[in-house]
Amino acid sequence: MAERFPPSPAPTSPRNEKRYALDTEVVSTENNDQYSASSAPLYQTATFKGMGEYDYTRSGNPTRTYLERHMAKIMNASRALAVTTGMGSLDVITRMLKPGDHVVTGDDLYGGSNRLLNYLRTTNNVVVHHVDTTNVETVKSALAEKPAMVLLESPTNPLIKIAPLKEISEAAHAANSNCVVVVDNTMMSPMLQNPLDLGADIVYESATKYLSGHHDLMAGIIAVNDSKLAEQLYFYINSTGCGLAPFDCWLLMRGVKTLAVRIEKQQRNSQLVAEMLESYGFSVNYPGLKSHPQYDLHWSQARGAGAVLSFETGSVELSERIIEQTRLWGISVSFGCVNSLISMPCKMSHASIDPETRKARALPEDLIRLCVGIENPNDLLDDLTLALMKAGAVVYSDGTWRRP
Ligand SMILES: Cc1ncc(COP(=O)(O)O)c(C=O)c1O
Ligand SMILES: N[C@@H](CCSC[C@H](N)C(=O)O)C(=O)O
Repeated sequence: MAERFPPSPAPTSPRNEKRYALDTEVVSTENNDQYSASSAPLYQTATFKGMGEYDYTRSGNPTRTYLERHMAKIMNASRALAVTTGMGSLDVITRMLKPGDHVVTGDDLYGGSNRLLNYLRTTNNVVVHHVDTTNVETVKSALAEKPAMVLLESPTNPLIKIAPLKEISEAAHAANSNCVVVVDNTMMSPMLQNPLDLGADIVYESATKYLSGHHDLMAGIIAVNDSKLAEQLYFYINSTGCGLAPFDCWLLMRGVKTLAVRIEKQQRNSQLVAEMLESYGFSVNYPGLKSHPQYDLHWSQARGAGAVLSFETGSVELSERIIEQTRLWGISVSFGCVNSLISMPCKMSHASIDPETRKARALPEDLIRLCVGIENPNDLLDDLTLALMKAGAVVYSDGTWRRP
């Protein structure tokens, strides 16, 4: 297990130097390229000659190290590791589990994560408890099993429920000092939330989403502060060969530099969309709305509401008609892209959760999820209103739009 970390020839701003605001840090990178290239070079190579710092790209590559150092900096971590996808991150992390181990996780979480946990439950004898992570008492009851791992999303995908990250992390460590608290921070990105600062041991993100921002690559980033954990995770990555390829590292490095401006615009647009839908009479799940049941909790641990929201329409057929009528809102899975997307989780991102389980977990079949991009807000609002009207979900009367 005592693997040597591939060293970096190109350290970015070390943690002990002056820290700037995050929107400055995200664009500030340094490298010691021999020609002082402004953009760090792409080492598109599988092998390295001689007995130097790097030998083989599966084990380490300067472009990957450069990205990992930058990500560690913006995720408030001492070590970040770049892998092929967000699911690749969870795969690496759950390799720590042994048969008989207990995992406590949410009753609302990304369908792919649910699928992987289900696989571990049925093939590796891992015991998985899906509980309402908004309720600390419910989580504490499950912690009586002394879980080896707690896996949290906040906000959850797609119901946008909020988990008290600090309180759960403390309770999990009190129940089992070896418990590894893992937070999937994909919905927030490091711009809006830093779970390591709230007591989590491991944070990961699907970099396919906000970190890259353009839906042109797949990647996952894992971040930790504990060097032993880092070593263990690096061991799995090198052993299984899921480190991110150099070109994708390079692309992700380019994408992440605009994270702050993208998120700012996406959030501003999201707030307008959420307020508009609420004014039409829909019940909207978005922590930027005062009506969100955990509004205060969310703002106590995050710096923004994010750009994903969901709402119900009352019927699956109506939801289908709505999504088919939009022009600007692309019907697509995923989120975090500069373009606005619309989807029905039960038929798309969460279709791998069987209908009985979806029902038991109160995941509404008619739920529509909106992932808001950086377009002009008036165009987004108009397009959505037109689609709602054409689908028969809203009518215009007495100078206002409302549900019929
Ligand atoms: C919250 C969340 N975590 C993880 C993932 C997995 O990421 P990837 O698609 O990059 O494997 C997704 C979506 O795919 C997601 O929505
Ligand atoms: N067919 C895919 C679905 C990917 S969903 C992507 C994203 N996390 C989202 O929430 O939209 C699969 O089976 O994994």
